[in-house]
Amino acid sequence: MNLKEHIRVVPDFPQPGIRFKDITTLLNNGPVYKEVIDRLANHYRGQGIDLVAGPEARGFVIGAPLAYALGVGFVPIRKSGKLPGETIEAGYDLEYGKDKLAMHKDSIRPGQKVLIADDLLATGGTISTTINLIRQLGGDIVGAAFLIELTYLNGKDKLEGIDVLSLVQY
Ligand SMILES: O=P(O)(O)OC[C@H]1O[C@H](OP(=O)(O)OP(=O)(O)O)[C@H](O)[C@@H]1O
Ligand SMILES: Nc1ncnc2[nH]cnc12
Repeated sequence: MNLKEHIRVVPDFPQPGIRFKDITTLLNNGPVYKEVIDRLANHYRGQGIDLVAGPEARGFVIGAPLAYALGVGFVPIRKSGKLPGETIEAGYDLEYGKDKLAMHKDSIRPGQKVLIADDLLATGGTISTTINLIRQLGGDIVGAAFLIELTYLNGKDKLEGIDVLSLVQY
């Protein structure tokens, strides 16, 4: 199955010069969405993963079904101001803007093996912030899994020492 055929590329969104990789067209197709989650789950099954963590919002769309497929818990990493409990927070830059992410302090226990999941790796800002937060809580990061990697933005360089898997590259 060629996953790229199911991803819509939208020029100049959300700002001029950005070629936006729209995964809603892929999510709309049940067998293709299932194939994405199955491929990721097959890669990580048997690695002793305790939790999958994914950043809001598109990280939930990949991370939560992946956690379900692996039979482990899911940790939502949310944009600042959304979580009701005690949080740790960190700011970061994106391909098109700035944001701040937060996690509940009690969402990961020290030593737990955590897999990070998101739809797309671009500059790596979101995931390096996610790594930073998980490490502050003592989580042991097993790897980072993406549907898409924009290799021309060299996000992997920011994720030194982390095992990165992506199913589709641009
Ligand atoms: O590697 P980076 O340069 O950090 O970019 C990748 C991130 O950008 C997008 O999320 P966005 O912040 O647009 O939020 P959304 O998931 O709520 O659409 C995407 O889902 C990744 O999380
Ligand atoms: N080009 C892009 N397409 C979709 N999501 C993104 N997040 C950061 N850059 C992106």
